[in-house]
Amino acid sequence: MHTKENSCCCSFEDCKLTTEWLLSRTRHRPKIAVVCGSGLGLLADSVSNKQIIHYEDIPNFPVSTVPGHEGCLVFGQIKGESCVFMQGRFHLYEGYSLCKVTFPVRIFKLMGVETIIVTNASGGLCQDFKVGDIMVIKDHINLPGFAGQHPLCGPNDERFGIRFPCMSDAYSKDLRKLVLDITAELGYSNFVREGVYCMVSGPNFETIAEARMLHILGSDSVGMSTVPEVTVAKHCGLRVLGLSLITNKVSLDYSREEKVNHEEVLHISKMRAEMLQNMLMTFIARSHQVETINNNNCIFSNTV
Ligand SMILES: O=P(O)(O)O[C@@H]1C[C@H](O)[C@@H](CO)O1
Ligand SMILES: Nc1nc2[nH]cnc2c(=O)[nH]1
Repeated sequence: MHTKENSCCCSFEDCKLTTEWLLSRTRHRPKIAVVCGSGLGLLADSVSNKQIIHYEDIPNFPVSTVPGHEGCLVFGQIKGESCVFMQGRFHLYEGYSLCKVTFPVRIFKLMGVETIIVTNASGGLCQDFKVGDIMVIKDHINLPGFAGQHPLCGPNDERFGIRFPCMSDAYSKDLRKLVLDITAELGYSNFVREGVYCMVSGPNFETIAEARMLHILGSDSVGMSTVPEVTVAKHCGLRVLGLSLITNKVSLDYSREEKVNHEEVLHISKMRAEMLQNMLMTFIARSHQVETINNNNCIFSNTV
């Protein structure tokens, strides 16, 4: 039954208001959005004609509460392509509803964005992965979703997308191929992998028993974000590329003494940000090579 408790806290009208506000504040009309993961805000450094808008100034926008997430939108261009970077994302463990966590994705869609690149820091479960590897996400496991923590729960507004979206192709095959071609050209193939990302709610890192379970389930890496954003992006017909930086190896073994912490995650992210940035810049410059497939269920894109 539709009650106030389970209804979405970000209505189409809220999204429209925020979109109109942003469109009136910036001349940029981005086609590509990049969500920067923990410690990866540096990815926005190469943007030219930069315009920064702080989350706290944007109507209806949540604010960042996690170290390594700056809390602003950076509009500008990369190699002539109009982009917007989210320097700082929102997480379920911060206390935000998944509706709020994914609110920016719908704003990007309504602003005219066609492709979203979602980045994150994650722990490596696949035993072949090394710290500093970059995993191109080919699929995900929505663990909170299994327990009803899902951004599309509640009444469906058809103006965003259909009630029962398909998720078997959430991460565009063509975009994955393009980014893998680019990494080969850049000579990065020895630390770029493909794999399955699993989202847990956090904020604690995994117990060894949990890590073993996630590994058996087929997860190559584990983190606390991305899946809600990708789910909402796919729902409204955005093309998705997901990149996960392996900042630590998740222990599957009781004899291992290493202990993961957020500072280490931020340190590794900053160390690898430059290479991720090179990949992204080339990818953005060439993303138009991949045809825009309008698998778009959202009937109100570009109309705000
Ligand atoms: O925003 P992401 O998913 O990159 O952040 C990861 C998961 C936690 O928020 C944090 C743990 O260190 O990094
Ligand atoms: N859940 C989880 N999130 C992470 N983010 C970065 N590393 C990790 C990890 O090991 N586990």
